Amino acid sequence: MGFLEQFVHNGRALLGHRSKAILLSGAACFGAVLLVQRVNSRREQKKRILEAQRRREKSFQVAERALLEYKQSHPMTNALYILSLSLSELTKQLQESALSPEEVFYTYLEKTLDVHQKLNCCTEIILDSFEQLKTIGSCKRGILYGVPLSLKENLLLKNHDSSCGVVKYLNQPADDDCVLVKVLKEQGAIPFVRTNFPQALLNYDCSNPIYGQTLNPHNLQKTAGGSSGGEAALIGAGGSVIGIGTDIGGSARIPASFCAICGFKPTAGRLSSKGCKSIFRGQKTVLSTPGPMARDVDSLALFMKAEICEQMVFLDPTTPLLPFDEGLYQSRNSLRIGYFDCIEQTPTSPSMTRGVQEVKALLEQAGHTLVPFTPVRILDMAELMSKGALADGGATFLQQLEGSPVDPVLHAQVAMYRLPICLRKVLAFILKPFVSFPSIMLIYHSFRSAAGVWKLHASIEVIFMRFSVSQWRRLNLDVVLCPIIGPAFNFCYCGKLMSMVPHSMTYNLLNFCAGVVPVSTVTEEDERNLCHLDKGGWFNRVLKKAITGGVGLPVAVQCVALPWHDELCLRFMKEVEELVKKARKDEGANANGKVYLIYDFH
Ligand SMILES: CCCCCC/C=C\CCCCCCCC(=O)NCCO
Repeated sequence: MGFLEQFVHNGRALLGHRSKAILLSGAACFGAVLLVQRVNSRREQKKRILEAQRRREKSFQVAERALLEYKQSHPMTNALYILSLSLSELTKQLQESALSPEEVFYTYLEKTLDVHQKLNCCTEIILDSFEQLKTIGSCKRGILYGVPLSLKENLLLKNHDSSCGVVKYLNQPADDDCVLVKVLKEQGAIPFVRTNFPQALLNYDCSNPIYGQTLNPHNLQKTAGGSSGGEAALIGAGGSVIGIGTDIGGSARIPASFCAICGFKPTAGRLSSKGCKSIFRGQKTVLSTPGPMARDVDSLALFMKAEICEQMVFLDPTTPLLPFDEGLYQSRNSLRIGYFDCIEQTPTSPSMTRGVQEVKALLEQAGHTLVPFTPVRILDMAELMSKGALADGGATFLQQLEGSPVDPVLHAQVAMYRLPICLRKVLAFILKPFVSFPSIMLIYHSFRSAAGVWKLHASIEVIFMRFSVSQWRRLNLDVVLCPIIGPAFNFCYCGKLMSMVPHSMTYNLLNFCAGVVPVSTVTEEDERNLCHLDKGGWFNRVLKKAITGGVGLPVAVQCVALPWHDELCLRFMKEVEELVKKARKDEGANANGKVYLIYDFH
């Protein structure tokens, strides 16, 4: 090798070693930077979570002090009486000055503090409510004058965060109240507490990394349900007389069923959704709506009446000028009622079926006509729900969770959305002939063209016509009676049983109105009948595990009416509530296996 060649060779070798060394040290630096960043971001997450938890604790401490002060000069001898009043009775007493807003407020505050200790259902006491209480005066303005009210945390409240359990949304206080809250304040209500939910709201359990798990008031080993689970637990345990949840797949109805209260999903659009935070913006295929939750149906109706007013239409011109039809709500003519007690291929517990059958019998005895109704082919429906609510295959959901620890209730869902798209496609293709539901949920739905979205909406129109016209109109039905998910699950099972969501989400997809009424409790026989779930596939076995040990838990039914027939739906719910109450009186509170209302607050 000549001198020149030798020189070039040595130079290359040297450069090679050098660049390797540079590359290696570069990679090490990059790795270290990433690690430091990760550690810092974890630290930052923890810090923000701790701050939020401290803010919550502080709001409780301030409230406790205010309560103590109040009690020193006011003996609160009316507490039990106040807590036993329904919303209509309470508003009447406040209007007639038989009760003062202060004694009602502090009575509910005391009960809420106590309930929260046991169930972990609240995210903060709204300290501004003390100011509102001072200024409410005696002008007795509004349908809900002096009524304390609870709100799910995702309803925007001026100067307060709506985190939805996602760390990056902490420390982002809202500029203004949501429309519903503005209207309620005008109607004299005093929002005093905010309630818990599952992280990112797309689940029907009730836990998040900031505020933890909410427990069921009827069994502390079970979830309160979700996503409006904090509301359901608080109301079910008597800490609030009326509250607002939101519902895109059953979130006001499922926790109502788990906690033995009434929950109503109005036709989307009837109440303003302006300022109700959701994790996806712009998803308009499966519609979310706020809805009231309370211990009885009259309270839900009164809430609707208070909200549906000129001011709501003024603040949110997308809502219709359609005043609440009190006459229709109060009417008592006999109804033609379609009914079904299960949906093919969708897990259904024995108590869900029994609840429907027993209410059907009561309705028949009361002179109504009951007609069997066959729900639309569920797999078509489930596919549309999944394509609509998760049109991006869960990508936005995962994006929103970035920078937050993921709550265990979401693990099953997140694992699915994290699977690489090609793997999901292959799995969906292989599984489809054998297990329909998992394959539906695996399908990657990202639309690459407007035509994809149009096709989906066209399919929903077809299903809507099949459901509402081909059957409902042909059978000349007024309303439909059907099951709602229940009884309350063990923790962390809701995310594994998305296959049950069609029981509630069908009415979001088709935008019918639907509400839930508690009618019974789980019996020993229901528990024995769980053995039937051993047959019928994997999801049935998971359901069995989720609900085993549920004797005594609430059982509810679902009442459905066509879009914009909210008053008719509520009137049907009221009828069910009254018949069940009467049956309970007639048969005695311990009529094992028979329909009876267990949690009678009056
Ligand atoms: C195989 C069945 C497919 C179902 C489609 C699943 C799609 C998304 C999951 C939805 C889970 C809904 C639970 C209730 C959530 C809710 O209503 N949240 C309220 C938000 O305001």
